[in-house]
Amino acid sequence: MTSKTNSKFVEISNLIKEYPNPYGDPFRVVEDFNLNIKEGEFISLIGHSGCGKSTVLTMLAGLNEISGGGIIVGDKEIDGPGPDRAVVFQAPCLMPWMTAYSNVMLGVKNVYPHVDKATQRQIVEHSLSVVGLADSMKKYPRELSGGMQQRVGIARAIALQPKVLLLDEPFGRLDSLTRMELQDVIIDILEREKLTAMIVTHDVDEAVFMADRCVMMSNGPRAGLGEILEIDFPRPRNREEVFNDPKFFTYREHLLAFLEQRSHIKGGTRVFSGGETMGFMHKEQIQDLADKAMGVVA
Ligand SMILES: Nc1ncnc2c1ncn2[C@@H]1O[C@H](COP(=O)(O)OP(=O)(O)OP(=O)(O)O)[C@@H](O)[C@H]1O
Repeated sequence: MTSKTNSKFVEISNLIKEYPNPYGDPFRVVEDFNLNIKEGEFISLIGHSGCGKSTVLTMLAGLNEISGGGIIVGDKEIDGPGPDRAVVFQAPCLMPWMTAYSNVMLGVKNVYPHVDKATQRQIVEHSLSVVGLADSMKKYPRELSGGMQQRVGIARAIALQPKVLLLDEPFGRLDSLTRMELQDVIIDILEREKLTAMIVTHDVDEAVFMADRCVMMSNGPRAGLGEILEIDFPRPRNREEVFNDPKFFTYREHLLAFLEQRSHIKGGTRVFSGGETMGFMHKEQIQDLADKAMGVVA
């Protein structure tokens, strides 16, 4: 990052989210959430389950309507999804009848229809190579492991050449070895492409290892910004060095203490119970919206 870096590339101001409760009345989940993100910065967002992390992320993605306050990305107030922001969810939702190459091309064609075919091809091949799938472009999802499928999902996101990469528990379904590999893939991409990023994660080690700042959300309902922890490890980051650095344990303890302290605070964090069900909209429905925005479903 240079000194010319925009220190308010993303400005989240007094953000509010209200979902309708079963009686149709507004139920305030997020209230007055404020955060500025520097250009090229990597933020991890942590907090108790149901506090509103995905809600904040999907509002930033433009996939979830904002009830109050606003979000500016690169001087422009967002009012919906756009190619400047790409999202990677826990499950990549690939078209089973299409190869890895075609899955990535689908989004590229939709977002950059006027770009010539050779350039489109170059973008797709580059994106798949960056995630380590240069030799598997012709494979179908059924021929790919879960980790490889998620690599396609990441390639699909970066092929859109976004300015902001949003990651909603992207490694939640993967084994720890694959998780580590993909953390490194993402870190490499962000450094190479100079992207700004936010990851929602439950994994405290991941939050510390990947981010420049860990943003802790208070408990819901009416969740807001709890605390911010600056992570002072140089980049490029070396996994072994970071995990052996005494500072790593201090950061980790800090986050765990925050979460532990909040776990004693009374007050429901879920509007409705029921696994992945979120009131009137399921996480899958939000992902469906994201896929539509990226042109990966009809
Ligand atoms: N579409 C919706 N309609 C109604 N309530 C919703 C909707 N989406 C989320 N909620 C509620 O808003 C709150 C925040 O949900 P959200 O998924 O953002 O939390 P989270 O912190 O990401 O949770 P987790 O860590 O468990 O994924 C929860 O109480 C959830 O039930």
